[in-house]
Amino acid sequence: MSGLQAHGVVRSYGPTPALRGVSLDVAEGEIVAVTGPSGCGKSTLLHCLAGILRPDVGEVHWRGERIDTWPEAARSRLRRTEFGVLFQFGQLVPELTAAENVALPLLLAGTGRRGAGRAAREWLDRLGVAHLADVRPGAMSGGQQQRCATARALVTGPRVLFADEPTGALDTLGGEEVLTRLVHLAREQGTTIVLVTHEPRIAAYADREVMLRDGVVDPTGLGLDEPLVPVAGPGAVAR
Ligand SMILES: Nc1ncnc2c1ncn2[C@@H]1O[C@H](COP(=O)(O)OP(=O)(O)OP(=O)(O)O)[C@@H](O)[C@H]1O
Repeated sequence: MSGLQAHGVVRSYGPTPALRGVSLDVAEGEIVAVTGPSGCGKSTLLHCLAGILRPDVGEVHWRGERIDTWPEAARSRLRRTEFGVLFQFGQLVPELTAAENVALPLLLAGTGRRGAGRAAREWLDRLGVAHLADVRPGAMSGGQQQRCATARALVTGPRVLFADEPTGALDTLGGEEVLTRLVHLAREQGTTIVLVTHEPRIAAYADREVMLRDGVVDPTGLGLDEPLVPVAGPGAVAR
């Protein structure tokens, strides 16, 4: 089966269990929100799916290939090509302008300087911040920085975007503006999104919500507010 899957993923930090057997299928082009109370394992699941962390037990598959056993170099290459990541604080390089920040992943992937610069400006334009191309992050608002970070996450045309509380540092209006553009662009390009959030308003942008509780998929889906689609029984594949 294509898409992204976790099978029985278990992950601890020393004695602290974070995931206690999570299975999840994400279809290509789908936008899935992973929700649940603080500490329930959302970020750990996202990191395992993105190949940043390795599960202690269980498997992660992308397009039919098991990726959790790949060496770090191969998983990191996957994150530079088919996967993109976007965090709460955009983590732009402060010394670089917006255009330079957005061009960076392309330059690292071997694109020529001129082509990378052109693509960076196009993506800044799509995110509504073309006018900030020559500005450094320190002179931008949080929302502007997050738009630039979103452009940087999408410029390589990732098949999957992993977003961890991408609007968590923004006010409601700013957050929704960034998210509306992100979801629109993802749909346009058929990009899959795995979106970690604890805010029901943000989760409502997804096609489906998967709720975690204490390191497992909450079978009731009632951990927070009403879920969009309740998930199946314990240990079942959340789909
Ligand atoms: N680097 C770490 N070292 C030790 N324990 C950790 C580490 N990262 C996470 N944990 C623990 O693992 C559990 C799951 O954490 P995780 O960050 O995945 O949850 P979360 O649902 O994303 O939380 P939040 O919504 O607060 O960001 C928590 O008990 C947390 O304290």
